[in-house]
Amino acid sequence: MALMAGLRVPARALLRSGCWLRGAALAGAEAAAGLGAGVRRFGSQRVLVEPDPAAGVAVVKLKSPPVNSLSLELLTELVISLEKLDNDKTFRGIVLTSDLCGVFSAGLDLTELCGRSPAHYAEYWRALQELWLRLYLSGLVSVAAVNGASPAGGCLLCLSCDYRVLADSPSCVIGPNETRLGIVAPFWFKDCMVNTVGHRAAEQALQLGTLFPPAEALRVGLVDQVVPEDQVQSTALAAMARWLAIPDHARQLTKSMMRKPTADRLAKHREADVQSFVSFVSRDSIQKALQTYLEKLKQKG
Ligand SMILES: CCCCCC/C=C/CC(=O)SCCNC(=O)CCNC(=O)[C@H](O)C(C)(C)COP(=O)(O)OP(=O)(O)OC[C@H]1O[C@@H](n2cnc3c(N)ncnc32)[C@H](O)[C@@H]1OP(=O)(O)O
Repeated sequence: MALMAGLRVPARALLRSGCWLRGAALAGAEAAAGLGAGVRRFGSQRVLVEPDPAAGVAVVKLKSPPVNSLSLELLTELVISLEKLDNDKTFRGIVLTSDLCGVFSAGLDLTELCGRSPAHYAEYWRALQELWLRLYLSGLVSVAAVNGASPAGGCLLCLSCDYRVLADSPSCVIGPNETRLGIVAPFWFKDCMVNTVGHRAAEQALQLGTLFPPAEALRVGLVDQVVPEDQVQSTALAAMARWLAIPDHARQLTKSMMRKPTADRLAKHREADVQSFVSFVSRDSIQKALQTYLEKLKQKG
């Protein structure tokens, strides 16, 4: 314990990225899912891709310790991996999950939003828009295997997928908590919430900054299944098989019909959205709110 306290960040990072205690169980789950021997993993420093060409499925794992916060680097690497998979006819579906224990994604990396230049904020927001548009409109079936906490931008990632499986653990909260930080979710995040849970539930959750525990997330329709932690990936793969039973062209056209009007609201006004974000995040009051929140997080740790 003392050693771990002395090496706080690296030890936590190792515990999370290595998932020491669960390594054997996960290896078993991978083998059961056909992702074991002979599979060549690829990806990048922060995004691990485990392909199963025979099934036409790739498991995409976020691995940016300590909490998979969406840094510019992680956003960029994820876009590149998704683009690669989208353009490779071998693949028909992806399972998006976390390689860390206990956290799916902590949402936007708050260090990208504090004390930076307007040019940096603009670059960061363009990268976030790019990721959302790519994932939301992807022709691939996308299943989120949500094996940890998923606040704010983490929730947006999940909502951009076609289907969501959440681990049944009290720490696996999910939802749009932006207002609790004193900030406002972008309209396209709001649209995703409305499309998933309906207007009234979205309005309440967005205004109150609700982080739903698993049973509540299921009740409100934010996720589609809640299962024991060790069954999240296998359940996601089983759901994937159901979606892949549908002919791609019909499913893809239907997905586009359902999602394109929402995506177009951003796609047609991307630069205005960037400028609106830059001017909002640059305000003194917003900078102070974000700094205070970050400091609280660090003190807690
Ligand atoms: C301003 C313009 C507004 C428009 C944009 C609006 C859209 C916003 C969407 C967002 O995503 S805002 C971000 C919201 N995210 C959160 O509120 C999550 C905050 N984090 C947590 O609640 C917890 O960290 C966790 C994810 C539940 C994990 O808890 P755990 O106890 O396992 O870890 P911690 O000890 O809390 O954190 C470890 C380490 O990581 C740092 N950290 C956590 N979250 C973030 C983050 N989002 N960005 C940057 N850094 C983060 C935390 O400070 C710790 O750092 P340390 O140096 O090791 O102490």
